[in-house]
This record gives sequence, C-alpha cells and structure tokens, in this order.
Amino acid sequence: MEQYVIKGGNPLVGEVEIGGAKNAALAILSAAVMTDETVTIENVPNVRDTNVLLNAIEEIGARVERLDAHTVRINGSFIRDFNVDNEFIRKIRASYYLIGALLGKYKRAEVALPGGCNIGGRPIDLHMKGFRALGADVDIKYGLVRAYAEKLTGTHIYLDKVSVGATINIMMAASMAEGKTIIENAAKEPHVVDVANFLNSMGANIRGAGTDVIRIVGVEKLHATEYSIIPDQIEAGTFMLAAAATKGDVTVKNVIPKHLEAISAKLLEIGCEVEEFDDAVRVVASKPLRHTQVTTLPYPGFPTDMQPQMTVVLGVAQGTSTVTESIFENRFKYVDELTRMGASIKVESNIAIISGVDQYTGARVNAPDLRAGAALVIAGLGAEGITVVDDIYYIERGYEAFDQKLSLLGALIEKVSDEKEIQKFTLKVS
Ligand SMILES: CC(=O)N[C@H]1[C@@H](OP(=O)(O)OP(=O)(O)OC[C@H]2O[C@@H](n3ccc(=O)[nH]c3=O)[C@H](O)[C@@H]2O)O[C@H](CO)[C@@H](O)[C@@H]1O
Ligand SMILES: C=C(OP(=O)(O)O)C(=O)O
Repeated sequence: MEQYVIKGGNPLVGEVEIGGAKNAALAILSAAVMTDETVTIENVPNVRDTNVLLNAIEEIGARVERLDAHTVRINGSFIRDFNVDNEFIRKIRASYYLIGALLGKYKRAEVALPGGCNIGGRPIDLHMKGFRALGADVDIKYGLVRAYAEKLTGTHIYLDKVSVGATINIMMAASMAEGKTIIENAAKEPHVVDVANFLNSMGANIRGAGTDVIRIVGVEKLHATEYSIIPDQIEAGTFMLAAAATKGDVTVKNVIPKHLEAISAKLLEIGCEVEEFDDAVRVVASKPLRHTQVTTLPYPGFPTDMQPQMTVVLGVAQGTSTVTESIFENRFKYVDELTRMGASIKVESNIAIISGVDQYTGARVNAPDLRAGAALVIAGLGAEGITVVDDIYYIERGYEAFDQKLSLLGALIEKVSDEKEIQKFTLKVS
C-alpha cells in the first residue's frame, strides 16, 4: 500500500495544467463502443478508473489502442460478450455507463453492480426506471445488473431526483432507441453536456443537454469520430482550494472558468483573489481567510465532489463556517481524520459546523475516499509538520500525477511505499 508523505507549510506557487475530466471520460469511453467504427478520444485522464474501464471494454472484445498517455482509439465492432464483470470493475461507479451503452447498441447488457466511493447509499433505481421506460427488462441478479430489450422505444422520462449517472445513461440508450425521448429534471453538469456533444459527434441527435430538459431523437447507427474531453472541473477546483489552504498563488491552466464559478465565488467570499482568463484561473490567498456557508447542490451549484476540499479550507478560516452536504448522506467520514490534524468540526446530520483554527498539525491519516483523500493532502500541505496519508489508492482513482503536480508548485510531497521511505523523507526535509 502506498502513502503520500508531506511536509506542510510551503505556500503553493506557480502554474498547474489540468487534465481531462474523469467523470466525462468514463461515460465517453463507454459510449465509444456504441459504433462499429473507430473512435479516437483525446485528453483522457490517465487515472485508475479510466484504466479499469478500458480494460473491461477490452475484455468484452473491443479493440483498445492507447496512442499516447492521453489518447485512446476504440473499436467496438468486435464485441461479442455482453457480460462485464471483474474484481476491478465492481469497484468503480461508472461501470454503470456500460449498461446504457451496450443496451443502446446491442439491446442487452449484464454489468456488475457498480461500486464507487463509499459516500452514502448509491442506488441505481433511476437508471433502471429509465431503461424500463425505454422498453427494457431490467433486474439485479447474481451481483449483475441485467438489461434486455427486443427494441428500445423513445419515451417521456421524469427523473424524481437530479442524477448525473441516470441522465447520461438514459441519454446513451435513448440515442439508439426508435423515436423521441424526453428526459425531464435532467442533470446539467458540464460532463452531461460533454457526453451529449460526443454522442452528437458520432451522429446522435441530442438537444438541450445543459438544461433540465433533454430531447433525444434515436438514430439507427452511430459513426466514427475524433473527440477531446473537457478539462476536469474537480481537479481544477482541488488545486484552487489547495492554493487557498496554503496561502499560495496558483494559476490553474487548461480549464473552462465558467465551470468553476461556484468555487470561485466561495473563494472570493472568504477573501481570496480570483482572476479569470480565457482558459485559466489564478487564485491568490494573501489575506486571512474568512468564514462562510456552503451547500452542495447539482450544477451550477457547489459540487459535492469539492465538499471535503472546501471543508478543509474553512477549517483554517477565521470564525464559524457551515458546510451542508445535500447530495450524499455519508460524505463527512474524513472529518475524524481531519480532527487528528487539529480541526475543530462537529457534524450534525448533513451539516458540518466548522470552528476555524490557525493551522493544522501533521498527523497520520487515512484517505477514506477519492475527494476526501485529496482534501487530507491539502490539509497536510497547509499543516505544520509531517503528514502521512494512507490508502492513496483512492486518490489515484481520479487524480493523475497528483504528487508531481503539487511538487511543481513547491509542495514537499513524496509517494512512498514503506515506513523506511517515510523516515527517509522526514530526515531529508527536517
Ligand atoms: C462516475 C461519476 O460521474 N460520479 C459522479 C456522479 O455520481 P452518481 O452518478 O452516482 O451521482 P448521481 O448524480 O446519480 O447522484 C445524485 C443523487 O441521486 C441519488 N440517486 C442517483 C441515482 C439513482 O438511480 N437513484 C438515486 O437516488 C444518489 O443517491 C444521490 O443522492 O455524480 C455525483 C454527483 O455530482 C458525483 O459526486 C460523482 O463523482
Ligand atoms: C465520487 C466520485 O466518484 P465515483 O462516483 O466514481 O465514486 C468522485 O469523482 O468524486
């Protein structure tokens, strides 16, 4: 098991390049098997989740060629197996996209029940409701979600809850249904729009992505395309908040500033300077941070995937802040770990009440999930002394070269794999 070991206290300064969006990539790589022609996808983040998904796509017969670290060519015409299940795919959430993709193209799919970060109950009832409305028989048996259809027929679907996964999954299947589908109360996240743009570039007919009503006219066939994935809103936000927590000055490059508005607005409120350029955002934290209130909401609200990082920043802001988690009921598990670093946070139901402290102190902590893991790294970067973050496996699900990008900004951080290496690092930096 690998760890990050961090000597905190250095302000992060400089420029960082953001990669392609993990949560867009996972859907787009799945959708790429919906044509028999060859699809080339650029700006694919080279992270654990995308690699697990690509291996699963290969296992069912698709040809997958990695042209370079971030470019993948996929040909789905060789798929003969519709059963997607291995120990790795069971652990990722986005395996559910292969249900929509295979059901749309082949009218059948058997995919391991999705895993993903343990941040609360994560049902897929809305996905199943959508597939059933399109005419599929869907059940869960033997650990698999199984969906079959003679044919899919366009329909009108109202999502009881705003769900990114269900919106994208239904959109994929409906792209190859007969007739018109309307999804109401659809998710509006940037990656929903990116997946719609990708499918349209393959010949799908999707309108309205980015609003809460998406209209899809099914087509018989999809075709080859070349597509570049949008920048990762959450990776970008993580570096913006790392700048704030370390009192740094970081320019986050290759981003779409509009996607970061909810994060920029909170940074301005707590006293940071935020400068927007065409495809970059600069965050300068030269004054003491002030308290604020944050509530996670579907886009364009404050993203739940930025909640732990924001809590870490508010933990060293003056006064009392609150963070309300309205999407997932169990996303404060990291607070106990942060308390070991000196944070003063009380969680009541879905609200964290945060009394700001002057500075965190280094400690040995566990990453309980992907974003909480990144948040603990941020805490370590701002802390006095040495922090060791265990279980960085989770962080590597969604951040490419996290330690290297932070090092380039002046952080003292190393990836290590045993106690000796931790001691060596500690001696080196003290
Ligand atoms: C791989 C991926 O892209 N993961 C993202 C996706 O997860 P995911 O697709 O799982 O999240 P959803 O948007 O679907 O979940 C939103 C809410 O709806 C509920 N729900 C969802 C589906 C369903 O069938 N029934 C149901 O009740 C969930 O429990 C949750 O409370 O969007 C989340 C919300 O932005 C992000 O935190 C995750 O990073
Ligand atoms: C929760 C996340 O991922 P997943 O849905 O794949 O668990 C995330 O990206 O923050």
